[in-house]
Amino acid sequence: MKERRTPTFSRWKVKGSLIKLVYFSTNSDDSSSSNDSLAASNGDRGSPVLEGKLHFAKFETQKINDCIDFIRSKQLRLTGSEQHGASGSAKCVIKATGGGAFKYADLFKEKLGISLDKADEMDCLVAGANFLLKAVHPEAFTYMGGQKEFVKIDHEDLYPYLLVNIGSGVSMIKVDGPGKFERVSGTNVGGGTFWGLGKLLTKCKNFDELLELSHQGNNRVIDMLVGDIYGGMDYTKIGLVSTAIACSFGKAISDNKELEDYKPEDISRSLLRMISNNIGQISYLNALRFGLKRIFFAGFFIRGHAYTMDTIAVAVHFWSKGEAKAMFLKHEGFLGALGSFMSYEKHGFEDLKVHQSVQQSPVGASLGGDKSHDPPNGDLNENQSIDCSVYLSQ
Ligand SMILES: Nc1ncnc2c1ncn2[C@@H]1O[C@H](COP(=O)(O)OP(=O)(O)OP(=O)(O)O)[C@@H](O)[C@H]1O
Ligand SMILES: CC(C)(CO)[C@@H](O)C(=O)NCCC(=O)O
Repeated sequence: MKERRTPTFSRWKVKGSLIKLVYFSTNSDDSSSSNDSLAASNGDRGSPVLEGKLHFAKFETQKINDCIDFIRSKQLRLTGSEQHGASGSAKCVIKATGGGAFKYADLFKEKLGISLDKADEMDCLVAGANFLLKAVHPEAFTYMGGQKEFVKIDHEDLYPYLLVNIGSGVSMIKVDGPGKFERVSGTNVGGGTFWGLGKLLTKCKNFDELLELSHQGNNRVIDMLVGDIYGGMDYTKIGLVSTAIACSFGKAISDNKELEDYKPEDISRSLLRMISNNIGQISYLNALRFGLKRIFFAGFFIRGHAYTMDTIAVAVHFWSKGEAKAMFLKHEGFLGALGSFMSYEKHGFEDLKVHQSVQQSPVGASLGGDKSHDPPNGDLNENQSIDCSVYLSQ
């Protein structure tokens, strides 16, 4: 089966982080066809429509050459809309957002002859989240006590919500409608902090190793618990059980140990707990500030990792006394890239309609998607494709 590709885009990030790529391919098995427009038929609205799949891939930014090879091998570029004459100037363009869209513009031009057309990062995050929440099911889920429960989103009752994107840093965005949002807060203690501090403290060479370590660790070895302070007792009057963390990394003060005396897995677990808990708490406070009941957490820090999601969900539940709900997204790390894709409208892309089944792509479809390192509980979402139709402007 030959895949032919039409509007594609990507999102580039700074060194040490990730490049996310979302692209559309038509899946006609008529291998004699060499023209994308052959895959187009007329939809209900009279617009030309391309049937195909959205694909997701990610690459570590330091392996940017793998990404370039991938784009070259798949011949990804803006094509379908050119066929429809919507934008004569859009010859070799990829939509891009985030810092990398600025940083790597010259490299893409030089290596691939492709221009990066920049889209605003916050616009893209919100457009991506709205798209996923409205069009893809199952997408959003709650995570409590090791149980993942998918949530059916009522389109009429989606807004307002708080979107918390946990990338290197964290952005908190109050979303009131399509294109209607405000970035109400953020924190510089985010996924990059976990990875950066973790790298220094454990000597881990890659993020997945650090995440994997946290599975086996015990945070109580380093964290000071309420019970450590109160002789094994709960502090009931202020609602703190003895096992609650009173002070992350607090035991290191009096343990009389060197860094080498702690197990890397315990350090990783304490660090993950500290950062996830902090993000959960700040998110809740912002939800409270604006009376928002739903908080959607996204970004590649999460990586579908059970312990991360559990910590965030418990923090939100604890601080809101069960009033607010933490929800997670299957395509957590691709919001910006998806939003970037939505911004193709200027190039003749009118709408994207998702068919309700989410399929597993053949292995190898996401070359460079570092599948082998995915944590045991993580969603391998870069290997999933979404069946959809792209409507093109007439
Ligand atoms: N394979 C990986 N390599 C590096 N970081 C990873 C990896 N997988 C997950 N992460 C985590 O994801 C974070 C980056 O997340 P994401 O790609 O969503 O952010 P971003 O949008 O690029 O962030 P920002 O815009 O703040 O730079 C890293 O800081 C790290 O915590
Ligand atoms: C700077 C961005 C938006 C880049 O993605 C992100 O890393 C972030 O939201 N950082 C947190 C910055 C702050 O609000 O303190």
